[in-house]
Amino acid sequence: MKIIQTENYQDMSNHAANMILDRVKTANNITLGLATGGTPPKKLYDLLVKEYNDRSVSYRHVTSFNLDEYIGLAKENKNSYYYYMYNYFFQYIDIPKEQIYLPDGLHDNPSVACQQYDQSILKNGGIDVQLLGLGENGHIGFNEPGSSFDEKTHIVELADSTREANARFFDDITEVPTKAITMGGISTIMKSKEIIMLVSGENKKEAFSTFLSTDVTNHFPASILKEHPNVTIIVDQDALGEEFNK
Ligand SMILES: O=P(O)(O)OC[C@H]1O[C@](O)(CO)[C@@H](O)[C@@H]1O
Repeated sequence: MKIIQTENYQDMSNHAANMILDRVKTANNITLGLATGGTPPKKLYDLLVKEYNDRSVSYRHVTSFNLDEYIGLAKENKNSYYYYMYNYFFQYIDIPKEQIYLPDGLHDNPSVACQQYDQSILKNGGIDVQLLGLGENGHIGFNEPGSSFDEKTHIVELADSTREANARFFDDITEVPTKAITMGGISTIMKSKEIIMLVSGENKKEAFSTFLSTDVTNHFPASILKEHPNVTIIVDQDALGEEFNK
């Protein structure tokens, strides 16, 4: 596991963008696992779009799978991850529409949507580079504490703490969905060839310190990353606190 310390959110985003651009530019075909939330984007996606606008990268050979989606939010709802991804990223680049996958949170039968999502990931040969953010309670994707490490894409009941943390994006906490679909559980995420996890902000200090100190346990889902052979964690000074080394 490699840990890269950065000064701030901007530096962290630059670093992550450069890693992703390097992989995209050198591959003939590449499958990215993408994340939403406050940490990875929006700066990171801005940088990936900027590079496209500067004509130094094309995304025509990229296939993308998003980590998660709320159940019950319309695509045009600004809090759906579908809206988020199109609004910040997909609409500005040349990735073909048929190569974009997000879990279908509006499917009549969400369990079927989960199975179909796993089949699509399998058919694509898995994920090459998976981007992650670290949740305050240690979640990755929406794999909440207590989730089995063996689960595939599945429906989750969101933890109260996650709904509270994400309420900042909604007008009122009552509007935050109680359920979501999350990729992989952990098993799909762990099969990615490479994982990049971003950790930013003071509100992640405790989670990051727990991440460093804990043994692998499903009570802190991100801890499973310690068993992956190719993980880079990019953390900013606010999340690192006093342990930051200049
Ligand atoms: O960056 P945030 O908003 O704190 O969220 C951390 C992670 O939790 C999630 O929001 C859960 O979906 C991810 O999208 C994100 O990477």
